[in-house]
Amino acid sequence: ASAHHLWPEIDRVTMEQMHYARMSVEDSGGVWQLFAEEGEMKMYRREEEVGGMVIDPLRACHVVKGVTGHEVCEYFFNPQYRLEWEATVETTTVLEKIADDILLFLQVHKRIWPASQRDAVFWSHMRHVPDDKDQDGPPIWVVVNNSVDIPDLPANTGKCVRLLLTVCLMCQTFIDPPKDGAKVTRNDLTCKITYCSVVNPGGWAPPAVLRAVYKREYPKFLKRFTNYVIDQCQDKPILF
Ligand SMILES: O=S(=O)(CCO)c1ccc(-c2ccc(C3CCCC3)c([C@@H]3C[C@@H]3c3ccccn3)c2)cc1
Repeated sequence: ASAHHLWPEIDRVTMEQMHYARMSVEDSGGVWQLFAEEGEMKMYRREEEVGGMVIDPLRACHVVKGVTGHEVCEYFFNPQYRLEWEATVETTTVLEKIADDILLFLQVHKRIWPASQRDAVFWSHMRHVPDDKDQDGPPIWVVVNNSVDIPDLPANTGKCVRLLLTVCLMCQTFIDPPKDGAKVTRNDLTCKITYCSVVNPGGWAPPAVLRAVYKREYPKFLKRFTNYVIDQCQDKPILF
């Protein structure tokens, strides 16, 4: 992957997003506005506009029992599962396999009334790093999706408005050691998920309309995705 012309950007943005996601776990006060809460899932946003366009940064924190961060990131990254959990995506295409853990996607989202249909071109990178808070514990797994401009697919030529996104799904895994050296089972697993996203919708849409769409779609999205992973993993061996 290091030979690919996008590698320097992919490496830099991935580390920046991981740092941002980890920092945001701490700063739960201040600027973030809690806008949705369902059980363990808490969703925050900041209201920001650029050129009259809503680009509210979003941060979601969720705690899921019975899966590892590696499993959550695998089901998020791997295109073969995408359409099974992504309800707002019409088509997803891998344009280029940059490496085993770096894919270039073209994704067409379903039209969400009253906004016009969107598409997105982005690289997706899955990576794990040691958890510096627990060196000999499970690593932190992350998937970063970041829009990229590719000449072969110019924006806004077809029916879709090209949206810009930077997304980071970061997962920390905690294992409650079972008594007297028994085997670790899924009951001993807890995964702490931090999902950060900044989406520029590309074309103008009424701020109140966009915020209503996000308020409705993001909680559904994260709940559907995490329930899908729990369901897929429950009768499979643990992937640490
Ligand atoms: O985490 S990902 O990388 C997963 C890869 O599939 C990702 C998540 C969400 C989006 C997204 C970006 C913009 C919009 C809007 C903007 C104006 C009209 C469509 C939507 C519509 C709102 C609905 C939506 C929101 C949240 C989750 C899913 N659907 C979704 C893109 C990628």
